[in-house]
Amino acid sequence: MSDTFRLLVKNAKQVVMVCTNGEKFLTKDGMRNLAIHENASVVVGHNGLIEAVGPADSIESQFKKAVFDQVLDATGMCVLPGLVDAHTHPVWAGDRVHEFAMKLAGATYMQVHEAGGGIHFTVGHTRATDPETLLQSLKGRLERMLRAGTTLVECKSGYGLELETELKMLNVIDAARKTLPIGITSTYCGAHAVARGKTMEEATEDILSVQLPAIQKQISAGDLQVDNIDVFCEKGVFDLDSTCQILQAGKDMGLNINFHGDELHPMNSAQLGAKLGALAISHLEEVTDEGIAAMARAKTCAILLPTTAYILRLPCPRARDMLDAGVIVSLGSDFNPNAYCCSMPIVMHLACVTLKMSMPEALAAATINAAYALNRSQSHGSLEPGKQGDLLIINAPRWEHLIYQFGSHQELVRFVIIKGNVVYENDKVMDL
Ligand SMILES: N=CN[C@@H](CCC(=O)O)C(=O)O
Ligand SMILES: [Zn+2]
Repeated sequence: MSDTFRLLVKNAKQVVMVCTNGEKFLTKDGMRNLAIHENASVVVGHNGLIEAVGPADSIESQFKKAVFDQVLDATGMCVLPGLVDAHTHPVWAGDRVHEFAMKLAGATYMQVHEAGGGIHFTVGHTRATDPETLLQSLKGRLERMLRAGTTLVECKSGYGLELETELKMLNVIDAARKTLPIGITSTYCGAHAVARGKTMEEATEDILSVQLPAIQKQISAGDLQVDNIDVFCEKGVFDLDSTCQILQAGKDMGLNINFHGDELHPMNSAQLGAKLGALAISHLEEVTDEGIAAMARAKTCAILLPTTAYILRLPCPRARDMLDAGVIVSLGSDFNPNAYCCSMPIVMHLACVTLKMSMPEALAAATINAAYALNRSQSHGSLEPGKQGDLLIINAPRWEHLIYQFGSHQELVRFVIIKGNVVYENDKVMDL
């Protein structure tokens, strides 16, 4: 064993490992009984991977002769895995604060969309904005997420709806991935809406015969990384048949299927996703019992987005029914111009209060299960030796304060660490 290491975090009041046996996801009791060490330490090696986690005294004797680049004394504080945000739309121009006012006054999401607002408003502004401007705003948003404890985030395209802008967005995401410490997984969402002037059939054909082949070409040339494919499967957007064709074409290219389903109407998206071997389906406010059973059987992860139901005053997704049926449940912020939330601690709080999840269930959903939804649970989502050293240190004597202190992550988060490097340090934490 090498005698030099990148980081020692010592004497934490609690270290929440989440799980300890290389589980790729947690369900049922596994989500309720998280692995937690009291008075513990964590060591990260120069390769950025976790070397050891355990009781502070045994880590101290095991690493007595070791030299660390950095030592953080976490006395009185708690260590958690970096949070994973499984669903965001962070590349766009033109905010929609005016639409928030319309929705508060009673307009529904689809009324705004059909009147040419919503996604169409953002498409107009995003098409007209140059890549550098989009990249700068994306960086600012990802930094806000990082300061709230997110260390791995899914980022979608989908405000182009034609080849040029979809590629611009995917390349902007790729540029952020190469330059920022936060982990990024990239999703092609060219089927986020039917572009103005096109029918659904024409939009589907454009995706299948123009957009996907061009994206494939850039991927094959090594010029672009794309990990997932997404479709907004919804009444008045893409129907089940178009969704199926697009997702299957993406899967044939090697992309993971991870799509929007059963949000505003029951579409049988869950059954379709299970049949296609989807890794994850988001929203699911209108999922049926059959859909829940199909997802549990297929190990298709549910990405629940409590901010959306909250902002749009929708019925909440049936988290308890999904959890009881053994569905792998994860969480995402759904950051987008409709749901402007960068904070997974707020998302976990909403999941507990509005979706009736327990705090351990919410944390499992925002760590190991969100990593599963992004096909990254072999390296992310828990503090186990051999996984990436992504951690969050909060100034509180129990980890649950991160959820309980609603909207207080700015005062609670002391350090955010990625691959054993401190990427955010907050010296303004307060004892509350
Ligand atoms: N439902 C579709 N897509 C987004 C909203 C995007 C937007 O309104 O710009 C969502 O996940 O909530
Ligand atoms: Zn979305």
